[in-house]
Amino acid sequence: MGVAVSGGGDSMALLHLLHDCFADVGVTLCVATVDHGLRAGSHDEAMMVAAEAAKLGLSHDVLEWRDRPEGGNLQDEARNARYGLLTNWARINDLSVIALGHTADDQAETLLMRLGRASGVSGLSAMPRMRAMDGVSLMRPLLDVTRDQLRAYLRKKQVAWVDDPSNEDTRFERIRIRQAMASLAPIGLTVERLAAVAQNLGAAREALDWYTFLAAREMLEIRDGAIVIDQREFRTLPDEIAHRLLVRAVQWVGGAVYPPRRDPMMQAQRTARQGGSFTLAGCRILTRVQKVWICREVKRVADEVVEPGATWDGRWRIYGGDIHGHQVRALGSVGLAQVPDWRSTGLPGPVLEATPAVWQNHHLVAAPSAGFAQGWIAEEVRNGEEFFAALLSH
Ligand SMILES: Nc1ncnc2c1ncn2[C@@H]1O[C@H](COP(=O)(O)OP(=O)(O)OP(=O)(O)O)[C@@H](O)[C@H]1O
Repeated sequence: MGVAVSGGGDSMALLHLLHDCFADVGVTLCVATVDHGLRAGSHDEAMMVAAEAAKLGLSHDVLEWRDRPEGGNLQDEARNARYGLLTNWARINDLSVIALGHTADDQAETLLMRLGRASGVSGLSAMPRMRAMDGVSLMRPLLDVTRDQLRAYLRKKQVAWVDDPSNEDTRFERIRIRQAMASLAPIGLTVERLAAVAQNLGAAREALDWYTFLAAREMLEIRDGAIVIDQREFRTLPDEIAHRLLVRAVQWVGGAVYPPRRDPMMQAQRTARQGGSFTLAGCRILTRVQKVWICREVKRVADEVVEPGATWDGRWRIYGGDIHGHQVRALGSVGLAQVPDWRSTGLPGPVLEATPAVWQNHHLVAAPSAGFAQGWIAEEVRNGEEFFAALLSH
């Protein structure tokens, strides 16, 4: 099992607790510290963890962040890089699990920060105890334990740790929240209770995910890169389930990592219910004969050109004919106008316009989704089942 140890109190306690639990039962712990190189003392902290691991007879690796970006949100970048380095390290070392030292305090602080952003159930929910990332399981065994309890444990064991100086820096929202929590505890808003609320909301989120999944199974199908929903059934859904279903559909079709903002999503939901057309996050939402279609926005794929056989727009592969002198591009309105029979496919024009076609310069050679295959096959790279499975994971 991998253990991610920064040298702070939480992860130093994690290291010792896991060692206490596993030393005699044949589980080997491998320790890693990410050196982000952002502070003068970061290398020494990594060495301190290395020394502690050595005392326990455990291997230790320092993972250095080398490709630091110039601008952007450094904290976010550092976090993404950290997870990338850690999961990569785990894969190389054949570790299927990495333990992380997130605590009840982290849960409580996140809950308060999200309250300040008027988040919904998902945002207010606790972090999962286990989640998969890039083929590795991230495990957080300390989510019910407070930072104070962990520090008391370390003091008792006479283990030193490093206090990150940024923990005093009130430019960070998390630090301001942490400080405010001292005045919330006397009125009953303790770390434990706030963490319990996050846990309760996590259970509510799971229930909502489950009903979103059932609704999707009932009323949604995937056709030629687009998602089709039965509009009458969609109208019967509670707002929250309808919202979740549409968010996931838009993310699936448009490929966005983060969900679109709430306001455009509300507009998308109104369009899906009442009819019309709306564009967001690389997708177009349109309604036709009691169906809601969520398809790729043709403008977003207009410049995408690949050779036959290569992946087009991250989701399609066209093959079967002579690749020489042929290109794969979106069918577009120009291509669609050259396919007389496209209506017999039952797919709306804007859906077909965003599907791939084979071209020889300006001459349309084939458009398999539009019923003009000419021996070419257009295959979706992603399996539709992944869409349904993703509804149950967050
Ligand atoms: N530099 C690091 N090297 C190794 N592990 C780290 C490092 N920083 C954090 N971790 C791991 O991540 C856990 C959480 O740390 P922290 O709360 O500082 O991260 P965070 O940026 O808030 O992450 P998240 O966004 O996942 O909450 C630590 O207890 C530790 O297990």
